[in-house]
Amino acid sequence: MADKFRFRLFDILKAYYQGSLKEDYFQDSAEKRLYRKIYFETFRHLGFIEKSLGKLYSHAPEADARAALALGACQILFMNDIPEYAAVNESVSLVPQSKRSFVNAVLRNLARRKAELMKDYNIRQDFPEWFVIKWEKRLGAEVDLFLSDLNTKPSFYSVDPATMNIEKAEGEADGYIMDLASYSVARLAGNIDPMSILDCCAAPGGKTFVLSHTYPDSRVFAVEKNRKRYEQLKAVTADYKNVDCVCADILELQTEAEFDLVLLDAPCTALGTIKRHPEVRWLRKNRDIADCSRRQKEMLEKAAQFTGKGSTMIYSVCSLEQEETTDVIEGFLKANPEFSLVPPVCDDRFKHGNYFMSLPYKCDADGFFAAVLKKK
Ligand SMILES: C[S@@+](CC[C@H](N)C(=O)[O-])C[C@H]1O[C@@H](n2cnc3c(N)ncnc32)[C@H](O)[C@@H]1O
Repeated sequence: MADKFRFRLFDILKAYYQGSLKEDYFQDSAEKRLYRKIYFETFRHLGFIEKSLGKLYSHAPEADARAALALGACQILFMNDIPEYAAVNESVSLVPQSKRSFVNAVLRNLARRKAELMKDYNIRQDFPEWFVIKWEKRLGAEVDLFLSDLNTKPSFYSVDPATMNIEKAEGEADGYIMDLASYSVARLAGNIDPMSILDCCAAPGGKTFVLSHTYPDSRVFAVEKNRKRYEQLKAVTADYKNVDCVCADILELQTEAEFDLVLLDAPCTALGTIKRHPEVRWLRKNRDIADCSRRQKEMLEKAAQFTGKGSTMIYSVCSLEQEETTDVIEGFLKANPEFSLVPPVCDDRFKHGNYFMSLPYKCDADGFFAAVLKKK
């Protein structure tokens, strides 16, 4: 048994119940595959798992027992290829001696009552209530399709750096692996000929890669605030001849320079990446959306200062929440009449009026929003 991964998974769940989990996930590899699968399935179904376990005890136990119960319950309820006794024994072995009989009893009871409990299963229970309510308002009856898709495997795409063609990556692929929407966002300005490009929030460098190869005659300035992520960005772009990396806070950047193309891929709730990061739905609260929205508005004002006359600015986020998307752009356009919205250059399936929007269940891509703004 790969103890290292078992305990790592247990620690992640424990941190979640202790309220200290930021973002974490298992990178794919043959070695870790089973644990990565348990990780995904647990966070996908945590709402239902919690509800089912809640029927079997009177008081929620401490974080360690809760984590062990959630991992065991996920395997019993949703992973039929794992024998129930193995799921129970593994969870029991994760907790201290004093809690073993409790974990054992609850999981055995859950296994006995599986059929009865599963009768209540509904995709909506796999998501926080506020998220379901918001999306039902937007999509009506299609909300179930949207939610079901979010609980399926994300797609990977491969970009050929020589041609910049992108195609779905099945199994091993040679090119640069990235998401289709993320790739498309960096190309929304279309066939322009920029001499200088500013990539305001660049790490880990996916869109820097696309900008640098789509516009090989331009100079790309890739800015990243976080030192660790900046180092990652530098490593990723080391071979790109036209990229300069800068470790700085874009909000504090003092320069008279104006750029022909500015990309602000702003920090956001990342709620559009739930397929890749199933835990995100449980980590975000409604108030996080408002906090992100405020910061995005401030960053967009700043990015606009670096946009030259007649130049283009792209605003993007990997979220589809109204507060982080259309609200930000509408407010910005009202305050900055020298900017106007122009149609994005992209596949028709991504077009929502003059906005770019990739709904995962319709586009086979992460949920991204973008707007292309032109300065008079
Ligand atoms: C959505 S990620 C960018 C993803 C990147 N564009 C890509 O395609 O790979 C946002 C990044 O912005 C960085 N960031 C956040 N606030 C910043 C600021 N004020 N100035 C510069 N970078 C910032 C974060 O550390 C994070 O790496």
